[in-house]
Amino acid sequence: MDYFAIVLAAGQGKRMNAGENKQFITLADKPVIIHTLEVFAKDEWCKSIILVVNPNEQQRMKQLVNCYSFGKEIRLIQGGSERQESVYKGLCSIEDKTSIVFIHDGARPFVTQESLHKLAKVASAEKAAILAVPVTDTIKQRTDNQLTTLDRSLLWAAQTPQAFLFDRIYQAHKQAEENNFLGTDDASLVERLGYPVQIVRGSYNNIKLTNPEDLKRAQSFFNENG
Ligand SMILES: Nc1ccn([C@@H]2O[C@H](COP(=O)(O)OP(=O)(O)OP(=O)(O)O)[C@@H](O)[C@H]2O)c(=O)n1
Ligand SMILES: C[C@](O)(CO)[C@H](O)COP(=O)(O)O
Repeated sequence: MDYFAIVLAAGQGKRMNAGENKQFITLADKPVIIHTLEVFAKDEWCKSIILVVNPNEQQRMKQLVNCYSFGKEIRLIQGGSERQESVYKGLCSIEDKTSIVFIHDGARPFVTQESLHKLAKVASAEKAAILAVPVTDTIKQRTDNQLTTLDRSLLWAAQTPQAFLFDRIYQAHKQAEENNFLGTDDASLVERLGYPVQIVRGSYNNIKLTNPEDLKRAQSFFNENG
């Protein structure tokens, strides 16, 4: 069930409004990105990690990563201006074209090893799988002045990691780039080619640190779980 992990850290964290890339924010004594890398470093199924960084922060990130001992290769590569471009660059840097690839937001430090293993098993069997949780809010769709309510029983909130057979996700990204299609996650690029993507139920704790309010939630999660 071995896999490669692409961990994305090349964003700017604009919505977090912290004055710097949110990956460097310290929570429970460590920067966010270190918490995230540690989850993958501890997973024996993860062969190596590709950390995608902002070109302007490459030196800072390298120094930070070198302060910790992960016991696993962490290769830094430069990302692009959009998340999707960063993922594509990560994929292009992988030489082993036969493996399963996990794509994960560096800003999701609470993913668990149990979820990684559930995902790896399904992705190995089905070629494409994502973590997701059932939507608990009522979701409204507004077009012009018309409001409609979506059938919540059909809705899932997609998370990361998202895991794919290398060929499948590489083809999906290549075609998206050629067609100028920009998706908000990687599975959507596979879906648009007509391939199935399986859902593996994740945890509501696997939040993405996006807005300042998320930091308070993250801090209390660390306080409660040590
Ligand atoms: N060009 C980009 C944009 C995003 N990401 C990464 O993709 C993940 C999810 O993106 P998001 O939460 O949107 O992060 P940011 O782009 O940093 O945030 P914002 O949109 O608020 O600027 C983050 O780990 C982020 O570092 C990336 O690697 N390259
Ligand atoms: C990939 C993702 O985390 C799945 O929920 C999400 O779509 C990323 O969106 P963002 O706007 O780049 O944060």
